[in-house]
Amino acid sequence: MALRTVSALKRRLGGAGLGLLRSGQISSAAGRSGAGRARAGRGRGVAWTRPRLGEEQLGPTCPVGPTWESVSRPSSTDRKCLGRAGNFLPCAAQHRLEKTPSYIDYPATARRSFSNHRVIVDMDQSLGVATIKIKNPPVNSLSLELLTEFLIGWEKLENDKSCKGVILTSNYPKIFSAGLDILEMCGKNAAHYTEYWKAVQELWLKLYMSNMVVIAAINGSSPAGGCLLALTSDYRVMADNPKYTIGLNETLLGIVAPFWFKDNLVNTIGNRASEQALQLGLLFSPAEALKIGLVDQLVPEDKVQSTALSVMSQWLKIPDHARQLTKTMMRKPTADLLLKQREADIDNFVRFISRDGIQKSLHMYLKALKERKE
Ligand SMILES: CC/C=C\CCC/C=C/C(=O)SCCNC(=O)CCNC(=O)[C@H](O)C(C)(C)COP(=O)(O)OP(=O)(O)OC[C@H]1O[C@@H](n2cnc3c(N)ncnc32)[C@H](O)[C@@H]1OP(=O)(O)O
Repeated sequence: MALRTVSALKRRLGGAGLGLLRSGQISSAAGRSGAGRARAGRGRGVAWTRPRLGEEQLGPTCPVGPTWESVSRPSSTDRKCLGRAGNFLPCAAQHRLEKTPSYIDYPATARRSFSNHRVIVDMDQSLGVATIKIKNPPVNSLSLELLTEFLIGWEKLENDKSCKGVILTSNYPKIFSAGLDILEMCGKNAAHYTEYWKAVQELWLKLYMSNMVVIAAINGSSPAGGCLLALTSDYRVMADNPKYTIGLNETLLGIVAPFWFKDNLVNTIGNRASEQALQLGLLFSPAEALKIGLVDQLVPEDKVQSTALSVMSQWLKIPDHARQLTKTMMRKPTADLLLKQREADIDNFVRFISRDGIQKSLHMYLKALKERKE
């Protein structure tokens, strides 16, 4: 089945995926504070996922603003919040960044989370920041199921105007992501490869061109597609553990990183370093990755998430519209190259991956991975 959009991806998940979205699988605390209200409030004109114009800066935790239940039209007090939010930060985040006076208490229920099988999303309403944790055991390979669930979660965040930034991380310290799932590219038919590649393209385009601030909290190894995932972000914080590696190592599998993987890498570390890294399939230690600019900061393992959060708060201080336009200016030419030849890129992938020689290489690589353990 050909997949064109995220809605098509959702349809692919059928009952399960849409059920997840409808019921949200909201944690009980979050349900109390967020989505539960949204559902209950819909009849009264209270929107959760798509606040109406003028309401979007008001979150349920705004210490001087209204709650979601009370908002139908902004009051004059509310308007003060809207006025202050000239930089498009959610009101509560704005207050916090302006050194909140100590007498203001934030409710403990300022978070809401949802999860499906392979992705956990934890949204801190007071900051306007979501954390996405990938949990696809054993190695967070980017299977079709994971990509589909990730895209659905991502779309939810994109539609939530209060979400200004996303931190990408792994639920399993030691492995950020093992990259594309080799089993999705082995022994399947052309229709499957087509479907898979569309999902990979879609994920890259969505993340690379997101208006939200995206920060990768790389808490483990990140080869190939895992590295690409990290490369879509605006800033990369990596755990300073010499056992971890990161890089586009496709040639080691006997395959070739597509041009848009290459472009994303070149935009990050430059042409010469990319040429070597891609041809040799280099996997860099954190220290090497920092040196060539593949990652932006190394921190001890237990500081990866908190550092990502503090970097996020710095990025969110920049007026959002200016930052977004700048990001688009920097990235659109690269994304457009894929958008212009999406179908050709799919055909190329399907033809390439279906070749006997390539299938053999992938099988041998998988076998070597297994034998390494024995
Ligand atoms: C024209 C364009 C054409 C093609 C473009 C395609 C672009 C491709 C991009 C990719 O991302 S390809 C994938 C590249 N990934 C890798 O090379 C990573 C391989 N994995 C590892 O190096 C390690 O597994 C690890 C991630 C460092 C983790 O090591 P650890 O020792 O913790 O785990 P172990 O190796 O024992 O693996 C456990 C289990 O998982 C299987 N596995 C690992 N990686 C993948 C994967 N990417 N896809 C599917 N399965 C994977 C591994 O075989 C083990 O399985 P087993 O338990 O059944 O033995």
